[in-house]
Amino acid sequence: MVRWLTAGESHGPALVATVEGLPAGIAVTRAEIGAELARRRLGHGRGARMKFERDEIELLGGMRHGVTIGGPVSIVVRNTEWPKWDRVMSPDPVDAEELAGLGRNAPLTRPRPGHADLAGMQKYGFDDARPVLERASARETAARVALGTVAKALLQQAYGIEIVSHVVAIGAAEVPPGTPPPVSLAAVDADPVRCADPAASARMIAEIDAAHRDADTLGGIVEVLAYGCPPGLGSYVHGDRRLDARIAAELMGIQAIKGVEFGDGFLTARRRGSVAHDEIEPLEGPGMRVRRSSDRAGGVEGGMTTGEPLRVRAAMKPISTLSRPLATIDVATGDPAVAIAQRSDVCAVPAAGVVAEAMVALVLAGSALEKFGGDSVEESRRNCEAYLKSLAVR
Ligand SMILES: Cc1cc2nc3c(=O)[nH]c(=O)nc-3n(C[C@H](O)[C@H](O)[C@H](O)COP(=O)(O)O)c2cc1C
Ligand SMILES: C=C(O[C@@H]1CC(C(=O)O)=C[C@@H](OP(=O)(O)O)[C@H]1O)C(=O)O
Repeated sequence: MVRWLTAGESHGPALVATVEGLPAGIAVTRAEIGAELARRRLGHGRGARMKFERDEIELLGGMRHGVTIGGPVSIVVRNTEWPKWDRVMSPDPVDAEELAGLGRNAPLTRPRPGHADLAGMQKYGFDDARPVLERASARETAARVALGTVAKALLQQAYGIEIVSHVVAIGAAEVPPGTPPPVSLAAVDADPVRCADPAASARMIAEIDAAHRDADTLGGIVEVLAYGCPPGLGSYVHGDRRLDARIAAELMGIQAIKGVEFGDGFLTARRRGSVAHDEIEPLEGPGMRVRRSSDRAGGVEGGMTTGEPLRVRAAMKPISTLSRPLATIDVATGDPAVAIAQRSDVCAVPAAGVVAEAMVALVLAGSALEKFGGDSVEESRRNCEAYLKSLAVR
């Protein structure tokens, strides 16, 4: 069983992430984790913080000489902005007088509609939104991307699975329906909004610039593809073992993701059955070697991979911190007010795609290890190979 946990606050000293249940022998370096974290910081529409802050990575456990050794892998992502926040976010008590003298410690009492502020203050009993937004912040996704890097390395090295994400919509600008998805990250990552279609990318950039000029924000849709999945990851035998259920839960767990669909998802709901499914055609040779004549299901049937590319979309709502703030109340007085407005992203959809890749990778790593077992990459790879061979002769 693969499980993971993160800790840390947006302006705290560091994020820390641990993943447990991975085999020995996954080759992954600090530089590779750093490169994935750098991808998450990019994207036209990201706020100023992404430019001046750096992610400093330390590998604390579970690795030796560039490979995993079977124990929990623990990664620290230090926040280089910490010295500016060491009083405001100090885990140790701080003198009240000293705190009162710090501008940035003023209580945040005007919760933002759309953020975790208000319900978080009500739930945890805070009069200040600071402790809520610090943990609710998507800064935490840096920790998940760090773990996702290790999961991706396992998927590549043991099973030949490659994960690609791309942006398919930002606001009203979208990739035309029917455009074939990208097969590698190279073209996607070079684009300022991580969109594989140059004309749609230009429209997305224009949307972001217009929203920025209007002191507004934007959401959008990302698609994640996993190429090379063997058939049979996940299971139909119980709801919580269905691969689509697990992936949907992890994607919905990303800050601001409000919808998930597999394959053609909601569009398929409007089709007749005769044009809703992916018909099965034989491939040359004996056994259960097949291909599909279409890709509507997104590579998952009955909660299991079919062997076709896995394709899932996640819808992100617009960022809730607007520099033209929305109506709220001041919880200190109960009076009408405008929400706190701090420097923020205008659009973080390209970054959300990188986070979504990490979550899909972690779920697939867990499902592949459930199917193939193995305490080393080599053992798991062999088991997967033997299973694929057995399909060809059945
Ligand atoms: C990569 C990424 C960056 C984000 N950046 C911001 C931001 O700069 N400002 C903001 O208000 N929300 C941002 N969010 C969204 C909030 O974290 C999210 O809306 C908030 O935690 C409330 O959760 P909910 O939207 O799921 O209800 C970002 C989300 C992601 C995935
Ligand atoms: C720091 C990151 O994203 C942050 C996510 C975020 C939010 O509310 O989710 C709000 C912003 O931070 P701040 O509270 O400083 O304005 C973003 O910059 C990051 O992605 O690394």
